[in-house]
Amino acid sequence: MIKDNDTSGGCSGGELVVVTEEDDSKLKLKLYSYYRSSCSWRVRIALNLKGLKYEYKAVNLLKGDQFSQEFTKLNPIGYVPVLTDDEQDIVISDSFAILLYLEDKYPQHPLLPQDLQKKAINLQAANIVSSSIQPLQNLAVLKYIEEKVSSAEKLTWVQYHIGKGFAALEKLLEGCCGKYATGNEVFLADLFLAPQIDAAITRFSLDMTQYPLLSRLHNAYMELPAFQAAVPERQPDYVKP
Ligand SMILES: N[C@@H](CCC(=O)N[C@@H](CS)C(=O)NCC(=O)O)C(=O)O
Repeated sequence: MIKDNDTSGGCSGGELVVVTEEDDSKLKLKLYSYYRSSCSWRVRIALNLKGLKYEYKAVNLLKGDQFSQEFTKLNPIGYVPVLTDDEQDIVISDSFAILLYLEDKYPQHPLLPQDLQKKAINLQAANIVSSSIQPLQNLAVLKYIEEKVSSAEKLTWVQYHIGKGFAALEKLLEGCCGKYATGNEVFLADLFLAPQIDAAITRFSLDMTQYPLLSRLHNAYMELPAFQAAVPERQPDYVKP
């Protein structure tokens, strides 16, 4: 079942904010998350960048917590992440909707640039990850392929679809990439890319030599405290594979 966990810290301006147990009871934002979920990971980065403290509610996808009555009341499709904001009595599921909500409510550290071309590229890159890569490697899809076809086919499938998306991202970002995806500041595209690139490397053994730009971004993200604090290993529900 969904477990209350120690609160993870938020981080702003590179400094980690440690949330004490006393603070927990007052936290207005709750994130239903699974440590390895790339969709939850995007939101964790945003919360950290914006310096927002939140309560971490662990949903164990491998145990099927996402199908429990308690959870499907929050998100009928049974996916993490879900964010609840007690201040407004609001429940939001879907990482994109959550990120846009956070952006509207907490303008500090904007996730979208003013420049219209860069803004469009951020949205396009985020959508390549969230619509054209992640749904094809979702737990339910991979389980289905493994059961109906084979484990070997599962890996071929996932590597093909991640590779196709990564090839497009390399081309899309070629002209505008700086230290990060669209220049020298972190924006929305980076929040989608960091977990996706990490999953490609650590979970799906993708040969990253074909994607030099994305490989460079991956190293850059790993130096940022807001990104470091969002990695699976730093979450309260992390389990060593
Ligand atoms: N479009 C949704 C997708 C959510 C999603 O696919 N979540 C995955 C984890 S990253 C999940 O909960 N999978 C559970 C399952 O497949 O049963 C979002 O961006 O939040």
